[in-house]
Amino acid sequence: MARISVSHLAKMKTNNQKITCITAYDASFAAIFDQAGIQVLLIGDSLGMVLQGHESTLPVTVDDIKYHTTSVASTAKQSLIIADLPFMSYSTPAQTYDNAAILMRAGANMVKLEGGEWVAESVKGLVERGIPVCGHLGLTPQSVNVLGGYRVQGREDAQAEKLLSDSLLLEASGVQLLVLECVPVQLAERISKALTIPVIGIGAGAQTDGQILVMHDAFGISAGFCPKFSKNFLVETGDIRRAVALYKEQVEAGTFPADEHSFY
Ligand SMILES: Nc1nc(=O)c2c([nH]1)NC[C@@H]1CN(c3ccc(C(=O)N[C@@H](CCC(=O)O)C(=O)O)cc3)CN21
Ligand SMILES: CC(C)C(=O)C(=O)O
Ligand SMILES: [Mg+2]
Repeated sequence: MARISVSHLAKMKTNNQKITCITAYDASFAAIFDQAGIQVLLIGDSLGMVLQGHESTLPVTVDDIKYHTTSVASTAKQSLIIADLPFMSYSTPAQTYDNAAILMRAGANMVKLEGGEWVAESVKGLVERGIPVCGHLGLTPQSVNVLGGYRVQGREDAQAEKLLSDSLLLEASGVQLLVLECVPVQLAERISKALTIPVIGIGAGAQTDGQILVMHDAFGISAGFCPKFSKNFLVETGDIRRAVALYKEQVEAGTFPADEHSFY
């Protein structure tokens, strides 16, 4: 079977089929997620927290993401592979192209970067050069020191309008997928409806076009914190493969995330 393409994901949105995504960092879990039919695997810079034990994602390097992308790509044959560009690896367009090229050569099919207006030029340049891009708005963890903590974003009207206009600008700049993190359900629904491209939520309610979770949260094994929006799918299943299948089933049915995992 051929690898899932961005156009397949766009078609899923048109057909009202929910997209299931999860982070992956190694060959063994990537094989399980791939076999389970998870559409998108993200080598997230969350690895700085869940693998390396840092307090934030800021210490993660391009080399770290490259290493884990190689591992995931070795077994993921069907899922679309997205690699996070880490903190300060896309400060200028030229730096962005160089680092995105490293991750694409390691086996990524798409790169993800955080931010709105300020990344628009780099997004356009990447797409022109043949590199598909996923945007990331709302709670952008690489900006935790500016945001003042891991907090819900877009609760005030002005902030909500800025998130909507940044989303539209990213789409116009060529982004083919957008992650929305920690925003109120109603705003996430509004943005998902305003965009043609699929919107993938995390802590953004059930009305987005798909969901993503950090794999450690889906199995309840994250050291330190467990965000309110996450769910331990091992509790009801007791088995990794069945937990992954249940996550996908509940995303497709629209039963995950429930109200208790969402912000209003
Ligand atoms: N294990 C893990 N899961 C994640 O989802 C995740 C990471 N790590 N590391 C990178 C970022 C950081 N993320 C985070 C971290 C903390 C919260 C958090 O504590 N959120 C509060 C919301 C507080 C509010 O109401 O404003 C929560 O209760 O969930 C959310 C996202 C998301 N990402
Ligand atoms: C939580 C997801 C969206 C992410 O960016 C990561 O895992 O780094
Ligand atoms: Mg990330």
